[in-house]
Amino acid sequence: AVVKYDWNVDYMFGAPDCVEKLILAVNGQYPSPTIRAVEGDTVVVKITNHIPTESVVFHWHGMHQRGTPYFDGAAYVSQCPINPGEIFTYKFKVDRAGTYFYHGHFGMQRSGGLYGSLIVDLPASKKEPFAYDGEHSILLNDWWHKSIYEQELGLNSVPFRFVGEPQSLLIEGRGKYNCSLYPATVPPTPGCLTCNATSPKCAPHVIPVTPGKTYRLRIASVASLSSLNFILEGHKMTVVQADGRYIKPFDVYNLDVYSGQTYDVLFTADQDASKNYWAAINVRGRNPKTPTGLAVLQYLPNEATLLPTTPAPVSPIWNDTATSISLAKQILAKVGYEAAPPKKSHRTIVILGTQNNINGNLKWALNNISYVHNPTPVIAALKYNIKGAIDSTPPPDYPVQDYNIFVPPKPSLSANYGSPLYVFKRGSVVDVIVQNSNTLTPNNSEIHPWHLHGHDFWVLGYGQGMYDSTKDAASFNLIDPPVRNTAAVFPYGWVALRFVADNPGAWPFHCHIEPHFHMGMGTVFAEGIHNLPKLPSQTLGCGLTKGLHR
Ligand SMILES: O=C1O[C@H]([C@@H](O)CO)C(O)=C1O
Repeated sequence: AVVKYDWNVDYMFGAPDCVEKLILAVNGQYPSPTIRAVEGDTVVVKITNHIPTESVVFHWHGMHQRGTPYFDGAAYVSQCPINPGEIFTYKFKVDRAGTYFYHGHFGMQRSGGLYGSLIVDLPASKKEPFAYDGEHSILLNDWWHKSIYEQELGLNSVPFRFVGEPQSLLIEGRGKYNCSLYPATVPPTPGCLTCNATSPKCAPHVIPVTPGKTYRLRIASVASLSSLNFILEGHKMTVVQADGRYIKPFDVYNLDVYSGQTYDVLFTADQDASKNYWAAINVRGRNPKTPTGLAVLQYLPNEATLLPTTPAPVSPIWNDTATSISLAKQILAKVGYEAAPPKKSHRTIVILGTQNNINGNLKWALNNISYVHNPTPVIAALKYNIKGAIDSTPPPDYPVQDYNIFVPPKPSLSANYGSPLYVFKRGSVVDVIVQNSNTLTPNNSEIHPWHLHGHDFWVLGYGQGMYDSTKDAASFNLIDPPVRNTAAVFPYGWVALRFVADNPGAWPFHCHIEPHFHMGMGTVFAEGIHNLPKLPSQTLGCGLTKGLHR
């Protein structure tokens, strides 16, 4: 079937956490409307850009866009941004059932509130290998009161001004600034979260459940910066899917969700039915300055306004990386549902991510190149062989020799700006090792969730320290590695990913932390471009594609 949406995009006034600011919205809704379709359907989204002074694009995170790479929605990689006043129609197949989301992918528009759920159901002829009575979407985000313009300008300024830690954490676009500013160990201030009557717009999100029933939560993180830990107070959760792919089920009481990832979990409403409970998120991986984000798990027929009297749930301490790593290693593919990876790869690239000072600007770089967009979309530059449109020097497959990841980068190894493009042989098997390092601050290394467009990859393993090709490859899990589109690299560690370059197009591979990608922490992979048909004219018109769109 064909599922059609007609969207008007503009800013609106909103108060997701009870503090008013400008939010990017679709049809006056925040979060943007949910897309729901059946596996194999074609989704058509007609976008009209009503933002007076800003272009826009939409990325359908987790959709593979086979045959339609120009509708992947990455500004200046797969298309020209949609100018104010313009109409653009995305048309793509939803190829796999599961929990996904979409978001703006131009500047920092995701941080500005431009995101929504994308749920793909199984056709009636297929059955999930698990049962449940109902389901709820749980979109997680962190939230700033400064506009994305102010945030972007700060990141590009000398001296550098970081966006800082978020003011609030949001569940389904709802949070509570100040009202939830109480220590996690004491009950909420009386009156907190009860301003429903006076300001219904900032009431907490409510998850209604019938006692005794089992629910599927479709958890997704679009967080700008934070690694989040999700808790359903007093309830065990069974994790059954990650990024829309089946995993070997395992039980948890709290779950780390990195930006760009989704998890499907099952839980049974089997606690004392006279009470309601907290659904909560806390920051992990960064020293948190933001209070717990809270929603209400409502046991029907209790009122939604019956607030738990218990303190906000507490997550493992932010710098307990060992717990995060052991959770990540527990995530394995469900055998019989996901194919094992090819036994060997044709090419391995090792991408060292570093924080650098380039002429006073604080940036992130990959193998010493900090990504900057060219005004000509990469896909068009390759397809039409447009001279001078992109950087034709291949980026290095390996970091510089003997790089010490345990100390800040030496000033003598200063990075440069560029637009690296890795071109793979169509159909080849590629290993990407993402290597983490010390930032410019001594004794500091941060988590980065890496997301690949157009493909899922096998997560072959995680390691600590500098990746050593002579021995670490022997430790790869080639039996049941999970298949996903986003995987975290932990502080001072590496993560090994394998994928098949079988989807003609140009695909960003980047850190899903919004300020980090903005600061250059990304690159582009491409394969089989010459196999593509003519690019749709609506995707062209900018940079050196002027005239090509006629
Ligand atoms: O990109 C970042 O910059 C700051 C800090 O490293 C410099 O201010 C931070 O915490 C980031 O994640």
